[in-house]
Amino acid sequence: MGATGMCRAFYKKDGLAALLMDFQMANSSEVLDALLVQPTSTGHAIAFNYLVPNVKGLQNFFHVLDSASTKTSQAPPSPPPTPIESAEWPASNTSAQDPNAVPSRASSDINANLSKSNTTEISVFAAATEAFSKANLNCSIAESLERFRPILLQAKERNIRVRGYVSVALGCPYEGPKTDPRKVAEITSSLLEMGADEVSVADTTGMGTAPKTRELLKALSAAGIVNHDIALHFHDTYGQALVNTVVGLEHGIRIFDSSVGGLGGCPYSKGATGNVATEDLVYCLHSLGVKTGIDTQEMAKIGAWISEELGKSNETRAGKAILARLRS
Ligand SMILES: CC(C)(COP(=O)([O-])OP(=O)([O-])OC[C@H]1O[C@@H](n2cnc3c(N)ncnc32)[C@H](O)[C@@H]1OP(=O)([O-])[O-])[C@@H](O)C(=O)NCCC(=O)NCCSC(=O)C[C@@](C)(O)CC(=O)[O-]
Repeated sequence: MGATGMCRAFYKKDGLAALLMDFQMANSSEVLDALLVQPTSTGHAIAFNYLVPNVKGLQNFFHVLDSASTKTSQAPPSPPPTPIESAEWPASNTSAQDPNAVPSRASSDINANLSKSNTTEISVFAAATEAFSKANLNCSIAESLERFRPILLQAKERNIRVRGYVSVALGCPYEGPKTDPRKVAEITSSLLEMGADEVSVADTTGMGTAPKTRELLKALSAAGIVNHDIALHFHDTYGQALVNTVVGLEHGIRIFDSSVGGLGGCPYSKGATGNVATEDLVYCLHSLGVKTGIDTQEMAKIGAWISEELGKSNETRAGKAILARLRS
């Protein structure tokens, strides 16, 4: 996940997905402009998240917002979001054996959930080690937090939601696997005190294990950080993302980052794979009885499709297994 826009939602096979191919070519401003000027109706509100490393990035962001609103105010009114016409939801006879079969729902119920409006948010991202902060932001941790202060102030003045990240929270490619949980808690608290709406604590390198995740979460709670201010962002480089997710769930965390097909990764964390695949995360959550409202079969199809379009390998286990069953 470079400085391009990052959408925290899964895509349907329509206009927005076509834009995704441009992610490889377009820069953040072009992607955001297209998302604002040609909003994709998916039936659910989507939060589009724009990474902002400094004030210049914020100015670029505001410039796109302001020019897009000029374009749309001059454009003819866009048609209302297309309701999902009697979507063929899987039969209601959800098999007890398959916790991932999605029960059928009356289409009126689905249409009632049509997105009111998408939202655009920004993200600032600090690191829990000096070496990664230097690599990723070309400054110290303290300097990065000072850089974020005016960004949060200006974003709040315009009622823009801000997500903070703390990278390398469970292991650093430069300083090794023992990131200090108290340092993570200190930076998380600073971002929240500056006004961040939530902080995603990121295992950028995937070095996190269940015991380390448990220790980190205890340190965050001991620092007075409440669970609903936290998201967890697990890369699956060592295959530990799902077990770490369960540790987070048991601790009371309810926001987890993922990427369809396991796409993504961080250019400054060599060898880091993408985030845990959304298909695997959702399959795991459903197996624990969590209701996500996500149709795992559709999810699996989208993951396979976008991985192929981007020429990336599809990194999801559950998604590939679901597709194999559908094709058998
Ligand atoms: C922050 C800088 C720019 C500092 O980089 P720097 O070299 O110290 O910046 P500078 O102020 O010296 O400027 C250098 C040049 O960049 C330009 N510049 C300066 N700022 C911007 C901007 N915002 N947009 C466009 N251009 C910019 C600036 O105008 C100048 O251009 P020149 O005068 O040489 O022609 C650089 O370190 C940077 O771009 N860092 C971000 C890299 C990145 O995208 N990393 C991945 C983010 S995702 C991530 O971290 C993972 C996470 C958080 O998602 C979760 C996880 O951890 O898993």
